Amino acid sequence: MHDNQSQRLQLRKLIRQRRQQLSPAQQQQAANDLVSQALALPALNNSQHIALYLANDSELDTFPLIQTLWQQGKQLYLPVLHPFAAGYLLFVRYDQDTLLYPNRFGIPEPLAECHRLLPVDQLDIIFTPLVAFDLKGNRLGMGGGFYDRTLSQLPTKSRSKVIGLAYNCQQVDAVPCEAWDIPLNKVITPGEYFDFRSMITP
Ligand SMILES: Nc1nc2c(c(=O)[nH]1)N(C=O)[C@@H](CNc1ccc(C(=O)N[C@@H](CCC(=O)O)C(=O)O)cc1)CN2
Ligand SMILES: Nc1ncnc2c1ncn2[C@@H]1O[C@H](COP(=O)(O)OP(=O)(O)OP(=O)(O)O)[C@@H](O)[C@H]1O
Repeated sequence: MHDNQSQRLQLRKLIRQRRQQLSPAQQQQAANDLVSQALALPALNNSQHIALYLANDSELDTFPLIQTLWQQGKQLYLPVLHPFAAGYLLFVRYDQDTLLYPNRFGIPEPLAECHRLLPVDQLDIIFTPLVAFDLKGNRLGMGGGFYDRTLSQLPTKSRSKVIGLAYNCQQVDAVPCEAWDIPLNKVITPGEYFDFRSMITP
């Protein structure tokens, strides 16, 4: 296998294990701390349509954040595996009473009903899951390329609305990146806010 690919596989395995070792108490604390970090985001006030995800595979739990944003009257959206365009995601409205069905990875998702879809360019913030990130904003995901493909449809100037969510232990020195990777401008962790554009030194 190509060297970069095997490095990505190894890193994915390592960081997923690292995440799985967090205790239930640590996970809960992190999920609550994430709410304060997200509420401090300058962009949040002016954002009405926000995409999130439901945690899977020991990802940082977004549910406390989801509940807080619902209380604030925000309209939330979840990723749904595209029924026709393989490898792409659709973003579907998620309300408190929306019924969810497990997709082929076992992740609960709403039905992809046309009137509940919002095109990616109309979302104000897209919070993405990730496995590992580095300080250049490189992102390693679960390996399906779903977010990379879907976000490649966004014009570069809209990339700043994409924000990765992760535990601090998911930060690595360097993600071995590929040509198709869409770098993140921002990542929030339970304790930190990273804006990679402002961290680039000339
Ligand atoms: N919470 C969450 N939702 C998400 C994503 C995600 O990373 N996290 N995705 C981000 O793209 C999409 C789903 N992508 C996924 C890709 C691989 C696996 C996964 O568990 N792979 C298994 C192999 C399973 C199989 O092939 O049947 C594995 O790696 O062990 C899960 C989700 C859409 N929804
Ligand atoms: N924009 C794209 N167009 C076509 N193929 C793509 C694109 N982005 C990624 N892919 C393909 O998807 C596969 C998985 O990509 P990658 O390993 O980067 O996924 P990932 O970032 O870990 O996963 P995800 O984005 O779903 O969280 C690769 O084989 C790659 O060729």
